[in-house]
Amino acid sequence: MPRTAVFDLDGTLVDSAPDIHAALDRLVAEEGRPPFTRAEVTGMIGDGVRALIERAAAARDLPFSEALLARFTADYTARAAEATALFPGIAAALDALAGLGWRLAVCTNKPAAATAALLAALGLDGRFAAVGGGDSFPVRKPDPGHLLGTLAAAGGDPARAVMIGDHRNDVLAARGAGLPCLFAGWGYGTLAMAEGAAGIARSPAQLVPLLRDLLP
Ligand SMILES: O=C(O)COP(=O)(O)O
Ligand SMILES: [Mg+2]
Repeated sequence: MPRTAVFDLDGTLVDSAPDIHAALDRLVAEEGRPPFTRAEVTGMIGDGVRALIERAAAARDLPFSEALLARFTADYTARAAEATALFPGIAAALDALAGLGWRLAVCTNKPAAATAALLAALGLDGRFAAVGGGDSFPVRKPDPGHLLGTLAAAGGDPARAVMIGDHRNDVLAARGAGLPCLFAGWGYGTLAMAEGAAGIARSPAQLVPLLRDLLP
C-alpha cells in the first residue's frame, strides 16, 4: 500500500489570500464598507466560506445573509486564480513525493467548485488521487470524517498517511483520524495552532525529508 500525503489547500499548497482578499473587498465595497487588511483576511481563513463571510460581515458591521454568501461564492469561484499561486517549493515537493511513490490528495475547507477551478487554473488537476472540498462530505475539518473520506476516495490507508496543513483544523482532523500532522509553518495559521502536530515544516523544502521521517 503506497504512502499518502493529504494536503490542505489554502495556506499550505497555495497562497490564495490575494484573491480571497480581493473578492472580500469587492463584496464589502458594494455595501459601502472599507477594505480589509491582509492580516484581517488571513485570520478569517480556515473554517470554510460560510465562516469567512460571517466573520467578514461582522467585521464590517453588515448583517450576514445567504445572499451575501452566494454573491461572494460566485464572484470568488470565477476569479479564484487571478493572483493565486503555489507557494515556492511546492511544485518540487509534489514532484519529489510522486517520484518516491507517494499518493497525493487534497483535503480543504474551500468549496469543491472553487477548489476545482483553482487546481485546474494552476495546472494541478489530475495531480491528486482525490480532492475533498469543504462541501464534499456532510462534515468538514476539524471533523476527521472529512480527512478519512478524502483518504478513502484516494484509495489511501490511514495507517500509511500524513496530513499537511497550516491551521488548527488540520491538526485536529488528523488527530481525530489517528494520522500524524505536519504543520505548514509558511501558511496563514499561527505557530500556536501547531500544538499536537507531529512536526513543523518551516518551508516547503523541508516537506519531503520530514514526511520520509514520519513514514519511512
Ligand atoms: O476555505 C477555507 O476557509 C480554508 O481552506 P483550507 O482548508 O484549504 O485552508
Ligand atoms: Mg489552510
